[in-house]
Amino acid sequence: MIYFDNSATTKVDPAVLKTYEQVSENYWGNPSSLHRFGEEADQLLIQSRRQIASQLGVQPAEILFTSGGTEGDNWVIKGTAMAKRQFGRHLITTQVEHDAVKHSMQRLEELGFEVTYLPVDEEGRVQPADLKAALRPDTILVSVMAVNNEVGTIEPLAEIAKILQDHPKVHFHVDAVQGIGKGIHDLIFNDRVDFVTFSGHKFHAPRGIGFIYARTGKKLTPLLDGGGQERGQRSGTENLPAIAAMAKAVRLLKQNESHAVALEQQLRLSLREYLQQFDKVHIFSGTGDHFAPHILCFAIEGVKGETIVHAFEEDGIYLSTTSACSSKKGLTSSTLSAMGIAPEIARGAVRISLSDQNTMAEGERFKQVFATRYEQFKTLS
Ligand SMILES: Cc1ncc(COP(=O)(O)O)c(C=O)c1O
Repeated sequence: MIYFDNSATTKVDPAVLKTYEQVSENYWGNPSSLHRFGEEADQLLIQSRRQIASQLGVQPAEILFTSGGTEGDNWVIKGTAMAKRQFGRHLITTQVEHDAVKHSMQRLEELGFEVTYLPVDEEGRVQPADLKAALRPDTILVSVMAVNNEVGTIEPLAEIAKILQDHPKVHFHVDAVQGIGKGIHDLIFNDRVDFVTFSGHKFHAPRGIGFIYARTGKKLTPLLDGGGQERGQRSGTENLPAIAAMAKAVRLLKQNESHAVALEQQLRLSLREYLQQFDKVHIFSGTGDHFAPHILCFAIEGVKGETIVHAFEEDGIYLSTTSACSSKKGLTSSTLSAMGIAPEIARGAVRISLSDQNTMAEGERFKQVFATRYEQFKTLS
């Protein structure tokens, strides 16, 4: 089996799973309880938060646990709208965000907020000048992703941060769900960023757990009210086994980051170079340093993405049609259409997404299978 769908989800690391099991077995107390079991669980919660903060070079109080990327994005966007609505009702994002951002914005539009969706160039990059032009006195939030989940474009966060230095009251949010562990730490944790979303299951932690970074002093209205966990910011009994497991996954990710980035980049470029020689293949992910190491999006003209995915599955190779969320709905990629790719080409798009668990040998096997399958696809197209 060759698993090339790591942007949809990753396999839980065995050591991370072990932490999950051990914590479930030995620290099942509620961190809010006053007795010894509660105290032990609370200590582990504190330790996990500290560990994640120290790996990322931020303060423990700036880490708030969530159920994953979708909750993090919803919280920052809707929580900003609620916290800052008396100052303004205008938000800015891009045309290529994940639905967790896009649909949160649309929900706010239904409530009377105004949203500007910035266009992108043919590589999927926002133009900082467009952001500058879109800023208004009533803008309260700018939300731009770190790495696009469909084609792997790295957005120009440093330039955006620079522009936002002159707008200190505007919340700056980065969805870094696809960016953690991909060699762009300083770009994500730039001087100006206020909120960052992360999701555990994208880096070998269990699903259903994630966190946001929230800069000290920057306020969001909570979305989940109740028992006052996470210092009153996000109520609900903490998912301690998953939190401790995620802390371990962050440590492993950071320890292994340079090796993983080098491997993923080498494999991605080797696959890209191979695919380039086929007439009917269109490649959407570029080679420069503004493309993440792990995502390669391409189409075969005249063949539907789902046909390609199922054909490779027969050979034990798992790919995806752009984003996992839109694939079952049969939607064409909004990122590709924002990049100006014709719908008849975009319909054939598939995504290879890598992790440090892939190997160059798997890449060679993919190439062999591709050569055979391409001949069959040509007859279809
Ligand atoms: C860029 C991006 N943001 C947000 C999400 C949602 O994360 P989750 O699956 O943890 O809810 C994803 C998931 O694919 C993503 O790729």
